[in-house]
Amino acid sequence: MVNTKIEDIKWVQKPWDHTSRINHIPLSSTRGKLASDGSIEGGHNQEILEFENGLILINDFLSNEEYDELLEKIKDEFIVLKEGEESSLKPTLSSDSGGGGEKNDKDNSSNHQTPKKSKSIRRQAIHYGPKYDYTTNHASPNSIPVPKYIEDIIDKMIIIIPKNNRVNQATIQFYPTGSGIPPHIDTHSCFDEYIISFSLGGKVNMSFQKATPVIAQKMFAPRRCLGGPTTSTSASSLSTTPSASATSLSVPSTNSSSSSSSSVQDQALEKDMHSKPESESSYHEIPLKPNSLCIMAKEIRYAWTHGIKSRSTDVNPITNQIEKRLDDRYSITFRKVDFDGKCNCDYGVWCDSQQKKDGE
Ligand SMILES: O=C(O)CCC(=O)C(=O)O
Ligand SMILES: [Fe+2]
Repeated sequence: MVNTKIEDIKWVQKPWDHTSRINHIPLSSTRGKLASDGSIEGGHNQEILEFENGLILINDFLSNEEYDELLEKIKDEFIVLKEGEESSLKPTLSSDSGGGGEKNDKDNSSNHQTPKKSKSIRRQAIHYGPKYDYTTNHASPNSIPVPKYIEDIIDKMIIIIPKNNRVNQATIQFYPTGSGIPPHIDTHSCFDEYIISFSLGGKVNMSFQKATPVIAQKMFAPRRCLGGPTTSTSASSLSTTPSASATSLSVPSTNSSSSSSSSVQDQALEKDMHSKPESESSYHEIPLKPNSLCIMAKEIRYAWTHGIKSRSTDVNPITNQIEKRLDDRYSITFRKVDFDGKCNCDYGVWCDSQQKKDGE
């Protein structure tokens, strides 16, 4: 399918209809207690929600103990980098202003390096695994490998992610309370079908919206919309994976005070995104609880934007209650970088591989 028109897209009829099931994870033999019949006692239950549009949400992905250990480890990663430890085995820390470099956080005034004490509300990222260069459109294997403790989490995805789609890249992000990431679609060509995000710390809503032709224009516009002012805070010779792992759309959130001087193109996008009230459009929010795994595949991965609004509260879509964002959030985004960079999805409107075939 090449250069599909928007009218040809076959959207699922009821994107948010879903099934839910419980998956029991037994304790590992090293942690569990041996019962009299030789089985391992204990374990925990995951709740797995599978939506028609390809979103899979796994609540309580890890046991409480594993989750607490992981959160400490992730916090330490940012602290070590903040303290400026230079090592050829350590990644650099980058301070990102958006999913693809667009501004949407409230305060972009200075360069912040401290996840815990800083007044900054800028998102920061640490990258592990193959890097993708957006100017050459090639992936480079010479990067900091994914550490063992993250590989252990990837191992646990085997219940849902086919073996051939095993991810090889992880980006850890720190979101100070109230910060977010602009709506974007992760680039089709360089990343495999599964885009996976594990949430830690503060609970936030993730926003989803069906993409439009204007979004496609933005995706295939010159690279200015993908680069952005990412600041490396380490003098290490190692470069970071660009924060622009995706095409971001500059859509200021409800209570963002960002005053970025948006281009005509950005303004067109904003108009497009808000052409209908959220209640009438495909716009939809899903709460991401700490210790949940959010897996985007199929339609939602290729043809919907996802993002997190920069704001201090969320409305819980189930209870309709306003909930204050209380804590900083951390996430680990997992992707498989595809060195050949070809995508054959059914959503050619937003597919850089398929647009290129005809456009070059
Ligand atoms: O932080 C998250 O949960 C999502 C991040 C994301 O969408 C991205 O890095 O592309
Ligand atoms: Fe993303």
